[in-house]
Amino acid sequence: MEGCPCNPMQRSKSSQPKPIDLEGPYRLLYCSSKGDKNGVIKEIESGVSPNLADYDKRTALHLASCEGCTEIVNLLLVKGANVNSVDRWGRTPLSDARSFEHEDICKILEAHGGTDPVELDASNPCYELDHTEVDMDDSVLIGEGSYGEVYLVKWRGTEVAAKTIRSSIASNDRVKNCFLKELGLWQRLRHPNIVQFLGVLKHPDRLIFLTEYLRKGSLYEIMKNKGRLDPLTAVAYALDIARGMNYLHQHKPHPIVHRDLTPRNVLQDEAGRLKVTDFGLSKIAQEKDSYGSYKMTGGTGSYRYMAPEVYRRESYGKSVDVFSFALIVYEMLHGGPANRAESPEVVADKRAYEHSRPSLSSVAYPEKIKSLLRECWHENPQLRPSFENIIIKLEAIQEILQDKKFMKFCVNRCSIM
Ligand SMILES: Nc1ncnc2c1ncn2[C@@H]1O[C@H](COP(=O)(O)OP(=O)(O)OP(=O)(O)O)[C@@H](O)[C@H]1O
Repeated sequence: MEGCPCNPMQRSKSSQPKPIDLEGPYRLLYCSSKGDKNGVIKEIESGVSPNLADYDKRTALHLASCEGCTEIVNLLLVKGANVNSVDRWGRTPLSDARSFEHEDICKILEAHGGTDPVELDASNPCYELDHTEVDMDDSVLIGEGSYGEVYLVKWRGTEVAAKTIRSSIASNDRVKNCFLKELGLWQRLRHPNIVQFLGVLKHPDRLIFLTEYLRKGSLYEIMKNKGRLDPLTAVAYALDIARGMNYLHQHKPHPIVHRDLTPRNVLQDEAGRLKVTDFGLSKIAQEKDSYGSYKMTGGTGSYRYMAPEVYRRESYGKSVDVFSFALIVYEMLHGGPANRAESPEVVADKRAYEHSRPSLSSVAYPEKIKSLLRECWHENPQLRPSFENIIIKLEAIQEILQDKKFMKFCVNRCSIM
């Protein structure tokens, strides 16, 4: 595990974001999350908007709903807070109040017209499996990540992956509930390039969930064993990832942003197809900052793939995944991560503050791929292409590469005959 990303309270370079000023307008968010009624009144009376939001678009009403501060919720609504403000993850204050099971706050928000677009409520329980159907004693350890260990187990006669959530996460009821809600969202997803979620085994003191088992392991392991991939294979893999990501980004009613797309979160099935996993979970295992908002931890190498705006703690959207995607494609074509001699955090810092990007000159592959990579890691997130667009471009590149391979085959055959 690597350390925490930049802490805005500690940064000093002039080019870096200003420290969050606890005496400034953001104090409203702080007071709301702490249930400090006098503080909230003082801030609003001094002219701070009740709809002020942080870099994740979380408002005072989100934070008070999350923390169960009923009095503050009432106060903010009286002062004109928007009951249906939507944060970066498409969540309203009601989504938060439901996640943390603050029934009284749910009722207040609903009475004020609050809706829950994410629909993470009781009508969408996480699919619960009977834990006696899985024999954990016969399990084989296949890996370990930031949330816990992963085992190969048999469930109803089929080999599946059982992901255990460490007790430091699962023993906290609120975090556990939040985890279950996120799994509830994953449970509804179906796509050939998305790892299939199967259900949750609930023990009183443990949290384990099952997904399909992908025998060939992660793209990280594949690249470690094979080194540089030939362009045709790299493009086929890139298309698999892009198709899975496009499905997540086009999810209705709200896009699902992965936020932690790395080679470790891409797995390969027996047929050689790549599938994306662990989306949406990244924010749960992250630390909460002093405002009750989540911050990225950069665990197991994520800094190497982190978009500059995430590292700088600015507001961000779907295109952070496009940035990470470009670095994965680069790694497949170059046989290793860019700037591998430097620590992941230093690499992320240079990308964020010195606009550093990997050099594309050393390895020969089609110029069209190089220009696609440059577009995908563009400094301006708005100018990065969508995955829909990336798929179209990759399909065209794939066709050219296949034609070339066919031509080479024909030439070789002619010279033999
Ligand atoms: N469904 C699966 N099928 C086969 N192997 C898996 C599966 N899920 C995870 N693994 C293996 O277990 C390892 C750990 O997975 P896990 O998702 O817990 O962590 P990670 O993705 O490596 O790191 P992080 O949790 O920080 O993102 C993976 O690298 C992979 O080798």
